[in-house]
Amino acid sequence: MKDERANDKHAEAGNQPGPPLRILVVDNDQALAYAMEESLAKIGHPVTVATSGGEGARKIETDQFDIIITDLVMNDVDGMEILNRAKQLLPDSQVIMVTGHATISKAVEAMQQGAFNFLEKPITPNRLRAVVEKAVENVRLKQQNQELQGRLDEKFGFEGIIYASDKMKQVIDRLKRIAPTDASVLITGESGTGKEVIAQAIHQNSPRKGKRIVALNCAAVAENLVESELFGHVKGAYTDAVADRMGAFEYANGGTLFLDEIGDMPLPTQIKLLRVLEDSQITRVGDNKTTRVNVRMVSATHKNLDEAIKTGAFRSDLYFRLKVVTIHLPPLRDRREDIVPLTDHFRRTLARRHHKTVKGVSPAVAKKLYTYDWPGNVRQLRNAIDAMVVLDNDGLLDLDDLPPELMDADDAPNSSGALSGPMELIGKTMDDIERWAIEQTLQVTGGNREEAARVLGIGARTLYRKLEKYQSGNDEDGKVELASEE
Ligand SMILES: Nc1ncnc2c1ncn2[C@@H]1O[C@H](COP(=O)(O)OP(=O)(O)OP(=O)(O)O)[C@@H](O)[C@H]1O
Repeated sequence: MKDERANDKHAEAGNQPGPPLRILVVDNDQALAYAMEESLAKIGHPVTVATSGGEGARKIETDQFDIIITDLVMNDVDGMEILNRAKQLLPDSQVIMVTGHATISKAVEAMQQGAFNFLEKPITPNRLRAVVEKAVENVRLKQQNQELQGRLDEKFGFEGIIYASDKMKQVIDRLKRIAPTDASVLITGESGTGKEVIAQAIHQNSPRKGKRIVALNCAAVAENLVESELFGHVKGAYTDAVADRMGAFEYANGGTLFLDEIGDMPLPTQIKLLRVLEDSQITRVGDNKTTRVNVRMVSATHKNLDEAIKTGAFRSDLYFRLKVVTIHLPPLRDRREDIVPLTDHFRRTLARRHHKTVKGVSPAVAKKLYTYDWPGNVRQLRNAIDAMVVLDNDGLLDLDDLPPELMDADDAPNSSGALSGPMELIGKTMDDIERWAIEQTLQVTGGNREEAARVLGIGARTLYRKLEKYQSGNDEDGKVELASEE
């Protein structure tokens, strides 16, 4: 009677809402393996049996399981190795070790390495079901958390990326569609345009976000060490290789590998990388064993890879593997509407970092920042604001705080000409000229009316009044039509 109640309770726990979980039983004691399968069939989860460690390892490599029950001591591949592979290839699964009395200390060690629990032989059906149901609960809880996190990310996903321009809006809209997939992404753009920020956002908005994103800058690593950094090495592979070392691919397993400055990768490494991407297997330098890896590739370059292919510096087959999807980040001078919100963001965060109060930017500085060409893009803007915040002593970033390269620059934008030229205004009425000035300034401030009033040196109420006048004239939905960029 007592047992039946226990069974009912287990059946309830096993019947928690959610699709059935997949269980793998690995045991070279065939009778025990099939007995476990029979007991577990009662709690409604499909069970696959492997009657050797090798067979179990193969199943882990080729199939998907949520719970793995493995004997600790087996002839070929033992339970510790099964645990290892499950942690690498099925990181969301839970592993239960089956152990004899003599090997309990080994089972405890397995738990320290991430096993969920252990079952001591002889195993009773009730004990087996109870431990498995606990693992079911744990896996389901993790799945629910991931789902919840996914919903939160959908809502708050790209909040670290600051932008107001249509060009960046299009980039972000595309990213939102690409991030949740497993597609390889190549990010192009001048230095400092935010390629790494985008790579992070792709990872954080993908199902891999619970795992690592590992970044490797191919230009920053000595040519002879790139392969060891990527694939790892075994002790003795080089004079300096005093111990086995995991490479970026293994470290990023289950997550994302971000290869920055991919255009600087040496040609022999490009061939090896291509092979890894084709087979999903890596070989540590100096080793002859292969290891399966599952990583999403995101790479970035400021170089023109089409040109590099023409000169033979980059392999076209690798290029096509890496750029299943391409994201191009325009230089900052081609999306000037981002300058005001980025300035505002950096002013706030850097003032906090330097424990200072900086309330704003003077109109003259706002104009300088807007019209400067930013050859170093967002990074240069960030560095400029950083230096200004450090130098500032009156709570307002003014001309005397400007870095020399900005101080010396003239105010007319050199490239695309985001502002229409004042010469066009000759022949217009003063009212038209005033309206033009207000609309251009609103464009500079990204639509921020308070800031626009400050830049124009008029009161906010005066600005509102003038805007209302324009609106009542020709804009019913209450928006101010800004001058077109073309
Ligand atoms: N849209 C953005 N919003 C907020 N911060 C940004 C944005 N774009 C870039 N940044 C900041 O600008 C700096 C440079 O960005 P990042 O390192 O991503 O550029 P990059 O294109 O990878 O540069 P490089 O080619 O030199 O590696 C970083 O401090 C980053 O946080």
